[in-house]
Amino acid sequence: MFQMLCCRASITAPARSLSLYSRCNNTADTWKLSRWYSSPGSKAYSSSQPPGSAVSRIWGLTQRAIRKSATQTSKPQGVALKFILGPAIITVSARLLCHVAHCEADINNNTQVEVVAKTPVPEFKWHILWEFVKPQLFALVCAVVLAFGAAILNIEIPLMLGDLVNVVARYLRENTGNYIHEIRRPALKLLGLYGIQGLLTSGYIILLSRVGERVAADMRKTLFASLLRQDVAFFDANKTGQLVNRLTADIQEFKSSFKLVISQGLRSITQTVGCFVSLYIISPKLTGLTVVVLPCLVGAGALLGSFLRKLSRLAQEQVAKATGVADEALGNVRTVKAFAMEERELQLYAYEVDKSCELNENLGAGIAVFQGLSNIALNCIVLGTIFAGGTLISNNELSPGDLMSFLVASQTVQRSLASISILFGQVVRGISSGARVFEYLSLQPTILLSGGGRIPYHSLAGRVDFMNISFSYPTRPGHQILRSFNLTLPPCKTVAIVGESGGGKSTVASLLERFYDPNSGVIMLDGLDIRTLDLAWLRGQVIGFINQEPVLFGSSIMENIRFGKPEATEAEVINAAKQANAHHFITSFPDGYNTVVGERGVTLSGGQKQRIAIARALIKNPSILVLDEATSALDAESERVVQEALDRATKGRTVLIIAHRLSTIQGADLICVMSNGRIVEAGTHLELLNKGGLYSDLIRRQRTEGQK
Ligand SMILES: Nc1ncnc2c1ncn2[C@@H]1O[C@H](COP(=O)(O)OP(=O)(O)OP(=O)(O)O)[C@@H](O)[C@H]1O
Repeated sequence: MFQMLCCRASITAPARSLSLYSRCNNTADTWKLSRWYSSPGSKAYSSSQPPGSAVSRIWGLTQRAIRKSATQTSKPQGVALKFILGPAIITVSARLLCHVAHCEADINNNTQVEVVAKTPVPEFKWHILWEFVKPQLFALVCAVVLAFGAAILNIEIPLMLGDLVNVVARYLRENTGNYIHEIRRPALKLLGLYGIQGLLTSGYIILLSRVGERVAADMRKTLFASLLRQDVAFFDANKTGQLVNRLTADIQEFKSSFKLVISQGLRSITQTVGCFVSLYIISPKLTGLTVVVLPCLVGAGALLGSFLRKLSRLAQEQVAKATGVADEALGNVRTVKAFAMEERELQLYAYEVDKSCELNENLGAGIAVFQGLSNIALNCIVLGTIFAGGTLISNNELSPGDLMSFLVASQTVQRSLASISILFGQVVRGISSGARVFEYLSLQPTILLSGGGRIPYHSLAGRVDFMNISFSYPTRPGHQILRSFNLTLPPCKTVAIVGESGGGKSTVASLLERFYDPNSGVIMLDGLDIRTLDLAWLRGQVIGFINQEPVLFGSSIMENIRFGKPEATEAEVINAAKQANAHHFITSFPDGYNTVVGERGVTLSGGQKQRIAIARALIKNPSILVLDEATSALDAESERVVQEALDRATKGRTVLIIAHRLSTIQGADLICVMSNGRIVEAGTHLELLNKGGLYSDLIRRQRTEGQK
């Protein structure tokens, strides 16, 4: 799959030499590739190009044009074909192919066309939506009934208005009876209807917003839980920003569409149908006229509206791009300042902001034209209706009240039709946002955090055996990191792994934590395959992990240490901090353990962060401690204090040290040297030095580097 993704079929038609090349060998492969990707789950892979399909004809034409242009370069028509027609045909045909086969075409100025298969579009799963809607079903049905009622009244109101106008007209014509008495009944009826409609509208809006918010909140919680459940490999393959976007923007978009479809969709359809019936009852002739004019205007409005929506989306994307630049610069402000790149970042931001400003100005102009034109069109309709209606009144075919009813009802139809066209775009956007959210909701991790795994009843000795492990990362399946890797960590002993950078040392620690499972081989804890053990127990209570760059949360020191054991008492936290050499500096802060450490612990020094991380690992009293280059990022003084804490922390535990600086692991019970994904040397510091192999090479190299 990964190889397929990298596969690109290209047609190159640069101005000077028109040539065809394809890394996928031929156009049929391009077709196959695109079909393969356009089908969800890649199941519907078609093995041959459909005979006589539009795509095959387009490509046939393209290839003929290319062949001709290559052979007829000396003739004028050949030159035209080569420089003008050829590239034009290629551009158009590539666009057509991409449209048919759901691909993306990237066509640059040299008419170089890259046809890249789109990643599969996630499917909208109605049964998942049903699960979220089910608990809100009663409120939803009530909202639908109220919305339907309000829409029905909207049909009735124009007719009542007509009645009222007829009463007034009759009074003016006949000038008999009491005006107030005549008008009171229809006016009160109309007022009553307005009141009921107002109540119904408020009722369904309140209910719908409640349903929408609860569905969205449930979705957010379920999606977040689903994301947290995923394997580490999932996060290797997906960008955090994208995932956060699904939690925020996609759910927001889905919620808006959901509410809009139910409120406006229902109302607009009911009103359009109902008002058309009323229009027909009032005057079939005038209705005939409306049926001809109205759809044309609404169609033109919808076209212009869709253009404006596209422009608005582009403008929004541009704003997001500008925000992204600012976000990155502010998030990495120390690096920006360290490299004195403020001016460059400012230019980058200004460039994106100017583009967004230009797009928004165009959008503003477009909206102004749209509103101006629609005002003119709507007023022309009113004028036309009054003109045609007046003629009918003069022929006694229509009363003034009927004309009034007709005007109001036709305005309602216009508004409803316009909102249906807007709604259509919103439905498409809502469905694709929902599909993106649901895609991750139904994703099952391969490594389950809890359930089914057992917790050994005996106390752990802490022996770990890596047996014949082979492993490659899921994102790079072709690149094997560990090959028949064997290692034993005896109980309560310290084992260090050393080796070249990128050799796979940290990978060993990741496998022990079960961030990934090996492709083959077994990891045993006290003789039990760790895949059979409860993962939450293994990570939460058995293994303590301290790495090179500890990440703290933006809360207080107390809460950060408690992250290792949420139920820990204050005394336990202080005890862990003392063991980690952290108590002294924590109490020197005015707020002590309640000091808030800032985003990712930015208000603390590297050594202080590391000691809090050690306290966080120690508070759970783990049987096994993994130190992944825990002191390599510290200066000499911080390293001394942290090392002291670590020496204390490692007593009575099985310890795996992933080491970069060899000076820190000379006291280890066993030192293993890794090369090519396996252990090639093992022994104590002195044994390995005397052996004069890879370890002594590494020591020599580090000493030479240290002297430079
Ligand atoms: N999440 C990942 N996805 C894909 N490849 C990875 C991932 N993490 C590490 N690698 C690759 O695996 C190899 C081993 O990485 P690892 O971090 O285990 O090496 P290391 O020996 O600990 O290196 P260092 O001493 O520099 O920290 C490297 O080639 C690295 O690029």
